[in-house]
Order: sequence, then structure tokens, then C-alpha cells
Amino acid sequence: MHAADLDALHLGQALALARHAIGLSEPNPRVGCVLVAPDGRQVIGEGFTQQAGGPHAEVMALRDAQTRAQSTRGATAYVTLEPCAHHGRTPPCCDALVAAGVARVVAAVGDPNPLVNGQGMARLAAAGIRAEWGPAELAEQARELNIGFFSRMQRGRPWVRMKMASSLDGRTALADGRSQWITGAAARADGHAWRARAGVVLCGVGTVLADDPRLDVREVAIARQPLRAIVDTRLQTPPQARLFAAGGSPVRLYTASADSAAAQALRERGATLVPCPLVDGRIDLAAVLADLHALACNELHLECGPTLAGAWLQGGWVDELLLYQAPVLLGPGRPLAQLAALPGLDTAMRWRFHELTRVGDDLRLRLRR
Ligand SMILES: NC(=O)C1=CN([C@@H]2O[C@H](COP(=O)(O)OP(=O)(O)OC[C@H]3O[C@@H](n4cnc5c(N)ncnc54)[C@H](OP(=O)(O)O)[C@@H]3O)[C@@H](O)[C@H]2O)C=CC1
Ligand SMILES: Nc1c(N[C@@H]2O[C@H](COP(=O)(O)O)[C@@H](O)[C@H]2O)[nH]c(=O)[nH]c1=O
Repeated sequence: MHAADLDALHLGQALALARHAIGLSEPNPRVGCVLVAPDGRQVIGEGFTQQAGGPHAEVMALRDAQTRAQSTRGATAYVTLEPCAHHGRTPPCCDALVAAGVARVVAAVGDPNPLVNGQGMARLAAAGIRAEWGPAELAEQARELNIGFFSRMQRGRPWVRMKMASSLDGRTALADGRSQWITGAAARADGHAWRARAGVVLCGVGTVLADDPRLDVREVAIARQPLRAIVDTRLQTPPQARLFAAGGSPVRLYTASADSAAAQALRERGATLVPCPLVDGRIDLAAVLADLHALACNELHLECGPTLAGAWLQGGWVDELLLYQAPVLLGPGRPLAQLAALPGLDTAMRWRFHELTRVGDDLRLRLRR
């Protein structure tokens, strides 16, 4: 095998490891690391980012090599994100690689964190390590895996993914509000895997009143549950809602009524109330996003009904649609999103298909602007 192919192989292995950090490392990026012996072939250590404050991928791989009684002197480290050069909650990974005597580092993509941003590779090079970038297609995959982290670092807001389940005729509920279930079990479990990626799962009070949702991750294994959030101008969320069942992750309620008696009852159920400004009598979604950014949310997972879905879409906030379409016709019912009438087709909000997959009997469509 050529050296370039070996690089692609090992960096691909590091990417596979990085995927194990989904639902574990947030808000830190998902990173994988593979250490390869000087012969260029033998894998001597593997690791991925642990929970925030815990060891990064490089340190896990170095420890793994130690456990395997393998020397890291002269080794190559394949890492899916540029090694960090700053003191965060843990010391810089660059220093650990230098101390371990690694001869070469191949990174898939640069770290967009302004505290790193090229300085990791520069610091390695200054220490005499060959610091190189991997192939472009792996850079794209590494970036995609951390799309929320890149969004937070580069745009100052989370990546906003809106999940919806609809019928063939675009209905998300019957006219009386019933919607469980439109899609099959496989698609619903897949939806949980996307919840698992998120820092926060959010819906509107209309969905709370209609569905009494739990909004947690149940269908896939996860080390930490995402936070849950409700947008509820007048605090109509019932204190007995299932969201507040014992053992659930924290619930944040965005409201204009944080001083009311209802607020006190919800606080007693463990909710955190976040006072928000109003726009046209409803919660300012820009304020919600700013709050979620302050909480270091990388990926925001929306599961709203048509009213709030329409507001997020019309505000231009949605980066990705995650649409499950079931092969069923529902007739009269609730739309995907409540949108204003268009003056003409040329002003329509157009999307492009990013991915199309069959999940069980349903389709999963991922679309981006
Ligand atoms: N198939 C699917 O994927 C899904 C279907 N559903 C279905 O949708 C229906 C519920 O829909 P809906 O009532 O629209 O629920 P939403 O989740 O969209 O909640 C809407 C409510 O959010 C509140 N809100 C606060 N701020 C805003 C804002 N800036 N913009 C818009 N709304 C805001 C409003 O109430 P207020 O002004 O009082 O704050 C509004 O009535 C149910 O039938 C449910 O089963 C729900 C989720 C997913
Ligand atoms: N009806 C419908 C969905 N509905 C979504 O699931 C939520 C319920 O979440 P939970 O209480 O955690 O199971 C509900 O409020 C709504 O957002 N999802 C789907 O994948 N397919 C479906 O057909």
C-alpha cells in the first residue's frame, strides 16, 4: 500500500473512533486518534475524546499505547482535529505528543477554536514534528462530524437541525392534533440517534400540550442526555408534564412570565426559567439562540409543531431539515410549518437534498439551504 493510502486508512480509523464520542464529549468536539508504529502499519494506540473535562483523543491514544506496552517514539499520530495548543480544562495535547516522542502528526482538519486555529500544528512543527494535513475528503467528514462545534466557534451560534415526521401529503398531525405515530419504529429510533447528537432538544408549548413529550434519548445508548427546552410565552406548560419526570435531564423554559405563580410551580418541578424579550407577542428566537450559545450548545435539535417550526424557518435560523416521510396519506391535518403566503414562486425558500436514506418503511431526507 502507498504511504498516501496508509494515511487515508489510519485517518479513516481515527474518524470511526471519533464517532464514539457522539453523546459523550459535548460541548467538546468529537475527535479520534490512532497511533501507528514507525513501520507505518502497526496500530499501537487508539482513543477518542471523553466527557468534557476528561482526556482528549490524543491522550487516550497515548495511554492506550502505554497499556499495550508500545513505545510511541517515532510514531505517527493520526488525529481527526488539529491537536489543541492551549490550557483548557486539560493541558495541551501538543505537549503530550511532543513528550511522547511522536515523529509525525497527520490531522484531518484545523481546530476552529480561536485559541487553537493553526497554533496546534505550528507548535508541533516548532518542536520538530512533521505536522501535516490529511486528504481533503476526510477533512470534510471530520468537519461534518463536528458541524455544531464549527458553527459555535465560527458563527457564534449552534447548528440548528429541525426534525419533522410527516405523511406523503405533508401532514404532521391530524386536524385534531393527534400525531402518534405517523412514522414507524425504525424511523423513530433513528430520530433518537439525532437527538443524541444534540446539546439541546427543543419544542414549543403547543407540542407539550398536545403530545406531553419526553424529548429524551431512549432508543440508543448514550452517556449523557441532552438538555431539554420549551418555548412558552405565557407559561402554559403543566407542572405535571412528563418532561419533569424524575431522573430526566434539566428543562429550560423560555418565557415572558418568569415572575408568575405558574413560574414558581414549574421551578418546584426543577425547571429553569429564562426570561426572554418578545417579538410580535412571542418569544424572541434570537434570544433563545444566544442563550443556547452561552450554554455552549453545538447542535440544537428542534422537534416543534407547525407554529414554532414556521417561526424558526421564517427567521432563517434553520441550517438543516431532518424530515422523516412515511408512506401514508392523512388528508386534512396540520402542515409541516405555518408559513406566510408567498408573493410568487421566485421568493420561495429553496433547499437542496443533502442525504436521502430509507429507514424501515419510511424515508429520511436531510436538506440544507
Ligand atoms: N409530526 C411531527 O414531527 C410533530 C408533530 N407535532 C404536532 O404539532 C402539533 C402542535 O403544534 P403547535 O401548536 O404548532 O406546537 P409548537 O411546538 O409549534 O408550539 C407552538 C407554540 O409555541 C409558542 N411560541 C413561543 N414563542 C414562539 C415564537 N416565537 N414563534 C412561534 N411560536 C412560539 C406559542 O405559544 P405561546 O404564544 O403561548 O407561547 C405557540 O402557540 C401537535 O398536534 C403535535 O402532535 C409536534 C411536533 C412534531
Ligand atoms: N409523531 C411523530 C413524532 N413526533 C415527535 O415525537 C415527540 C414525542 O417524543 P417522546 O415523547 O420523547 O417520544 C413529539 O412531541 C413530536 O415531536 N416523531 C416521529 O419520529 N414520528 C412521528 O410519527
